[in-house]
Amino acid sequence: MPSPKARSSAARSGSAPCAGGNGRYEFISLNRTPPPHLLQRQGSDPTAARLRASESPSRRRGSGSSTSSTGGQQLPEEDCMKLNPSIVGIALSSLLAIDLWLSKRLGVCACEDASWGSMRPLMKLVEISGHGIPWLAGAAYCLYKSDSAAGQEVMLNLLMALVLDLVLVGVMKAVVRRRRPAQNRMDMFATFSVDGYSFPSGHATRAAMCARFLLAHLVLAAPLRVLVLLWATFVGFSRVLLGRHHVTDVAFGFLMGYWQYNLVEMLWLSPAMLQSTIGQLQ
Ligand SMILES: CC(C)=CCC/C(C)=C/CC/C(C)=C/COP(=O)(O)O
Repeated sequence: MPSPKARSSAARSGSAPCAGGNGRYEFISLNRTPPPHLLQRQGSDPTAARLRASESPSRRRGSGSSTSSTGGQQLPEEDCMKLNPSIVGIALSSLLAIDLWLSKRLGVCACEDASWGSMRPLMKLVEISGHGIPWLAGAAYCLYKSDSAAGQEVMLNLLMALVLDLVLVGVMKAVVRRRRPAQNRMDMFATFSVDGYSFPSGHATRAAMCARFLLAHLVLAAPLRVLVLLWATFVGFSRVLLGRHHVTDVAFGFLMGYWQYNLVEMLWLSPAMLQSTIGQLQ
């Protein structure tokens, strides 16, 4: 690290520090073209490459060469871009920083020694209530036990919805590959390999989708409807309190689950459709 003295003299002389060979910092002038070995390194630097890619096409077209002129002075193109990070980039980094900070603060049941550690067993019960296995087993059992065509149709579609949710969340987790919070203890019951990843929360998608499904297809008294909504909300919150997820994983999970229910309605399997499909297969 440059000493404060070195940093202030660099600021006075208009030079900027950058990591040189052997882990030492070298100083390059912002007003002059840097030596060729530094230009070469910037070209292969992934951060500089990302900044280059995020620059607007019109600016890229306009620059034309590796240097741009400001008031007659030649500025290295890479330095110009480092001074102009995109607003979207800053907004996203700020959101992620707030998300990490808030998720860490809210993970109060992440282990027994945490501030609300005594609530962890209760949170784990809430976790099981939103797990895929009890929901799949419950829907399959109700389908088997149901003696009305309407009941069978609803349960069959609930099963289809649960499988669809597992697939969509699995694909999303495998694509995004966000790590779970550092405080998470991977002691969850029955997981797939993609459940090592954090985004989005599978419990939140399932809770939102199943809550919409139950409210739309079961005739429930008002207090029970409220209970369903409270359960779904609590399942989502418990993911952050247990330290399993970031706040944005759960927020996105709720949105995704809400949207998944629309998909289930679009793909709804009716007895007539099933009979014609079976008829075509025979
Ligand atoms: C019948 C069968 C193969 C069921 C698999 C059900 C299963 C293992 C679901 C995974 C549920 C789970 C642990 C999701 C992770 O939830 P997050 O909220 O931590 O993303």
